[in-house]
Amino acid sequence: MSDVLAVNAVDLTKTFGPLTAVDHISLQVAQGEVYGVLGPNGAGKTTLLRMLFGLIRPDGGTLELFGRSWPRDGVRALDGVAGFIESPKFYPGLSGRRNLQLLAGLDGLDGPGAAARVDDVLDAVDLLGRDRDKVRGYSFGMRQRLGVAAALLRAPRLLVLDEPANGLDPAGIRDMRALVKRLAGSGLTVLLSSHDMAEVEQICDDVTIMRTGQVVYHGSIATLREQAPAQAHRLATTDDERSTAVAHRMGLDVTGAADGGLAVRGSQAQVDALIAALVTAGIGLRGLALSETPLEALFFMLTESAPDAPTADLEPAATTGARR
Ligand SMILES: Nc1ncnc2c1ncn2[C@@H]1O[C@H](COP(=O)(O)OP(=O)(O)OP(=O)(O)O)[C@@H](O)[C@H]1O
Repeated sequence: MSDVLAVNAVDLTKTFGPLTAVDHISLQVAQGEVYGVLGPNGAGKTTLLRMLFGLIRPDGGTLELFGRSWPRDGVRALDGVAGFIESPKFYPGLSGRRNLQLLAGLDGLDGPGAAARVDDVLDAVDLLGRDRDKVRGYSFGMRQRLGVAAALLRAPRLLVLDEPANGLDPAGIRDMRALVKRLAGSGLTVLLSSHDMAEVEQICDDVTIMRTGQVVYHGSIATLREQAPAQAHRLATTDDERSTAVAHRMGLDVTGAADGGLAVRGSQAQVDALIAALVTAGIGLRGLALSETPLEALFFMLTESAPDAPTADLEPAATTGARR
């Protein structure tokens, strides 16, 4: 595989009036990588992806896709790049297959070659069997998968997906995750945005975490995991005051949970020991649930601190994604 980066964005900046939606963001995605752009609502993810597709012009910085850039190569900069921004749109009164045939026609594909290509992409997203149904009858997850199929029609080398799991139910999220993993396994480079750390951690190699237009972390999921705090459990007991005292004596970090009960932060072994101690002390346990994985806790730390506060003390943003 070539060493040319699939995406090489340097210092990209975009302002809307007084608002800097994307503030000097640099992002490198190697070919074959699955890369996540993560951030809460309004972080600037969609704006970043829009610039990548040439839908809006950056006010500063440079952007290359497979070594090609907008000013220099015009629309050829998008050769080998496909995907969707926000939700894909289709004619609801036409079948999924017919929608894809029309899109293939717009790309100049026709005849048996086009029919075979439509079959292939429907198969890739598990929609064969429902392909002759009208899109209006599709679930949201099926529409998202049809959006991926539409992107695959162009046989891209880079697939860009803006919040592909947004609004999906758990089964839809599982299917979308499996689809992205399958596509990545076939060698496709994937750049996706999300506001869900759990989604990104399961499918991405590297991640850029954004908050209000700026990068707060840039590097591998593995490194992020090493720096994450202990997981949090929500605990409901018959006597929270005594439980807190027991937990403090054991050196555990305990606070009142926002929605009632106690939030306990510690390793699984520490939490197990706490439960045993509570039972020994005659305190009844009414509920125990994992409320935050370590990476989710870190994501909230990074993205929810006050705007002027320094970001968490993590490694400075590395600028090169690992190649697989
Ligand atoms: N065309 C526009 N005109 C003015 N402001 C805009 C425009 N597009 C985006 N913004 C603002 O830029 C900021 C970043 O928006 P953006 O949609 O990129 O965030 P996001 O991370 O994708 O969030 P979400 O998950 O909510 O879509 C927001 O404050 C948004 O209101």
